[in-house]
Amino acid sequence: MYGSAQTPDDSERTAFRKAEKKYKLDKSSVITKKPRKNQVKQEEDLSEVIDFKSILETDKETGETPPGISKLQSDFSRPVFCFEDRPGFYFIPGALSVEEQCHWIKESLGNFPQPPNRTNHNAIYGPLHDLFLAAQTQKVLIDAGTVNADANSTFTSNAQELDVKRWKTNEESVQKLSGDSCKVITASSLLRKLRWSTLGLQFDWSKRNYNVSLPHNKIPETLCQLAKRMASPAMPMGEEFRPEAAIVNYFGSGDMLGGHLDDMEADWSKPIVSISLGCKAIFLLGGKSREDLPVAMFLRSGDIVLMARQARECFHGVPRIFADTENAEITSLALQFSNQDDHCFLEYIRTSRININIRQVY
Ligand SMILES: O=C(O)CCC(=O)C(=O)O
Ligand SMILES: [Fe+2]
Repeated sequence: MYGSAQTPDDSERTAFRKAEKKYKLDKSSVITKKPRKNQVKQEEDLSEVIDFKSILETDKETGETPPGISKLQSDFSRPVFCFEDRPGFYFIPGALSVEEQCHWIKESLGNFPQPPNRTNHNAIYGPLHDLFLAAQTQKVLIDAGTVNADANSTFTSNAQELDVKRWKTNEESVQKLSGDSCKVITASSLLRKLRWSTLGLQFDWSKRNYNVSLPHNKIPETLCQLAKRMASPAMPMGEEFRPEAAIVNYFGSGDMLGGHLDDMEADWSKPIVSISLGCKAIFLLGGKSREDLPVAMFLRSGDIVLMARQARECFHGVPRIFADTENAEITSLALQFSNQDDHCFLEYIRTSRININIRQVY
């Protein structure tokens, strides 16, 4: 997604790549090396990152918005902000309550990666049931060679039954392994490496389109209702948003989503409804060309972004996740999970971000 392995010099970089480079995590600042003598740590400059949380607060107090940003005049239940020069892009800060955020985090970890929904692990291990539960109960997967699950293969119910039995306890794996040349993979490492799951019509990443022949469930009704409600500020008069597919992205510290377009849906007048959960991130919204200077903004847990019409043609990406305690801004989420005794979810989300983006495909 990030082009060639060679690092082009700055003159060859597009404006989008330069912005990605500016905001991506500087890994050297995370590894606690003893600073070299006279080494001055470069202060990170986030002064140009638009902060809709503070824009919302100022709007509440004074009714004013910064130049170039306006509040949508609508009867929507919450304030919706737009960029005057980027039609079709909408930002709804704090659209979800903390209870709703917890609910969707649990769904994203416990239910959304369940077959027939596919995840990035399908291509290597085939469908995996109960990954989150297996990680909590310290299960392992014994990989006797690769399952050789081609990205498009459909698994028979028999194969799926076998798959349910694939999680083993550590002791079982020791017995099984003696004399065998198998590999043991912990469920918790697979959970950490979970990058995406797809709901509803399944998106085929290898072909970059929807493969309607793959088995799938409908988008869960409650997610469907939420997406319809949230899409309304971006919807053409009198039309209805039909959620048919969703991609759930899972980010850990240092992960990023490179600049891209989502152009495999038929009707670009319809929005993509994009929900942020967990650690704070930086979102880049560029123009129709990678050469256009992108605008950077913070995305926090509970924020919702809509991209419709012209905004569907704009490059966008997520160069940065703030997974450190100081900057993640998940205090209320952490409190809510602690009160609910949901420490396993808290443990995950403390250093992770989840994005659910919901689409009408046809
Ligand atoms: O993570 C985000 O906020 C954006 C996700 C996105 O652009 C996508 O999945 O196409
Ligand atoms: Fe996208």
